[in-house]
Amino acid sequence: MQNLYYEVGSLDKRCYEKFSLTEDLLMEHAASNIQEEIEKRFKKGSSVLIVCGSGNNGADGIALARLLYKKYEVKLYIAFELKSKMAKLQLQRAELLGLKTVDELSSCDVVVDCLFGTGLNKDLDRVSQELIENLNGFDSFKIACDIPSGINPKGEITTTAFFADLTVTMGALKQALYSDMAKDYIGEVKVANLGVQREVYEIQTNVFLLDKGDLKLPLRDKKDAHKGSFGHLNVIAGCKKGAGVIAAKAAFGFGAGLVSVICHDNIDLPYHIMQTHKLAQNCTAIAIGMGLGLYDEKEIKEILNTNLPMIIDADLFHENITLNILEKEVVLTPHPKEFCSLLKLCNLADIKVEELQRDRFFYVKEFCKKYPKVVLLLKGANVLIAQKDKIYVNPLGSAVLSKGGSGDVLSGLVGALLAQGYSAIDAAIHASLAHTIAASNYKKNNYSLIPSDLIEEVKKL
Ligand SMILES: NC(=O)C1=CN([C@@H]2O[C@H](COP(=O)(O)OP(=O)(O)OC[C@H]3O[C@@H](n4cnc5c(N)ncnc54)[C@H](OP(=O)(O)O)[C@@H]3O)[C@@H](O)[C@H]2O)[C@@H](O)CC1
Ligand SMILES: Nc1ncnc2c1ncn2[C@@H]1O[C@H](COP(=O)(O)OP(=O)(O)O)[C@@H](O)[C@H]1O
Ligand SMILES: [K+]
Repeated sequence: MQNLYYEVGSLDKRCYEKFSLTEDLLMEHAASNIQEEIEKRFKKGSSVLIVCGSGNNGADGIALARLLYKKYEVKLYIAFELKSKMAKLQLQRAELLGLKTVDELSSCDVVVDCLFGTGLNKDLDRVSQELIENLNGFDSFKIACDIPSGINPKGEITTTAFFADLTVTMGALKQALYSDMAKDYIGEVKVANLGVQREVYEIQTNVFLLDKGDLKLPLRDKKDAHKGSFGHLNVIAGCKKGAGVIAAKAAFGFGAGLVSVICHDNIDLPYHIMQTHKLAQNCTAIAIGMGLGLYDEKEIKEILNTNLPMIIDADLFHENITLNILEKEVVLTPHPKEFCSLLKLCNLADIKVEELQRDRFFYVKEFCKKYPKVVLLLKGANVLIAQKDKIYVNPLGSAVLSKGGSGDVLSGLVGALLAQGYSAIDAAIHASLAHTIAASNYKKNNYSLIPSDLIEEVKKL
């Protein structure tokens, strides 16, 4: 797990004040980290186009040009009049070496985007947009300095952004790199140390980036065990029964000792999954909402009123009945459209999906402020899992999962872990990790996954 920050300006400032480091020194490290990445990948003499803006992101680029000068064919392009003191100083230094700037963009092996970094404070004007689009058209290896230009601190892309193969981000990971919109633009992400190790540079945060190593599988360590030791998940199946059946199968494959589907019509279930009409006496967790459709309010109210661990999904995010349980430690797994509906039900916001996607972190925080016990898992290209003031980002998913039924598998996985005694937050985190890692292990082409393939991959983790 790694720390994420909305802004790192205060961390830079802390370095100056606490460790007596200077802006110049930090910048030298920033540039030399990009130099290292270029030297690892490209041989002497390769051509490197460095495109610089007017602030310190541009200054990083000019310092990089100096570091590469003579070993590489450096083409330093200054796009705008330099404004920052450091950028002017870096240019003076470069010029003293005899380094000349270029007036035109021309083909090259590497493009380094140093137009805008964390200082992007307004929408891109037409000139910047065209410049970025022009660079995106280059058939070169593309490196973004700090953050691809065009992504603002919220992670929003209002017009266009630089399409990086590699982002070398300075000091610490920025939250903006993990918005859904940014996912297609960041490429591989590396963090540059700015003169001190990350442990020293970073301070306490409430936002974290999950990685594969964080996954805690429900492995059976205890020998003296029986099926009852691993819980009994009850899945409520509604109109679209298939959703409940997929969730039940996923839960069984992820370790729940017993799984029952509650459904009033007869359904076709594998022999190891039971069908009942009411909650089992020994039920240890409930999964409800997937494919629910029309329902008997009294029956659903009764189920929601139990104090069992619960995962709530899909149709219930459109129903007022759900408001009654938001004071409890339940797991909610909405996709963006469902979350917009929930925000409206809770009187928190009346927004469209596009607005939510522009600022997912903000709306998740607002919801968790109002309902601190709830564990919210907001689906998307990067899944946000939050409770109280903490947010965990799972970036491991991919469009392999963009299929009906993927969410039902996830509900089943969360339910399985709840049934086996994981806390609500742990169930959401580890189910989400298992879900996305399983999808990434799927070997066939990336359009063909069906829920049963995903469940098979979960079994192999
Ligand atoms: N602090 C440190 O110790 C270290 C900092 N480091 C580096 O500094 C970077 C941050 O530098 P920064 O704060 O100077 O901002 P930056 O991203 O260069 O952009 C600001 C400039 O762009 C302009 N501008 C903004 N939006 C615009 C738009 N839409 N269209 C057009 N123009 C626009 C804006 O103009 P203005 O607002 O003044 O009109 C201003 O001139 C950071 O990402 C990292 O790379 C590293 O070296 C490590 C050490
Ligand atoms: N492009 C993507 N990148 C990463 N994960 C994705 C992507 N598209 C979908 N997913 C994941 O797939 C699941 C889809 O859930 P959902 O939309 O509720 O599907 P359904 O209700 O049909 O089962 C979510 O976990 C979501 O995060
Ligand atoms: K940049």
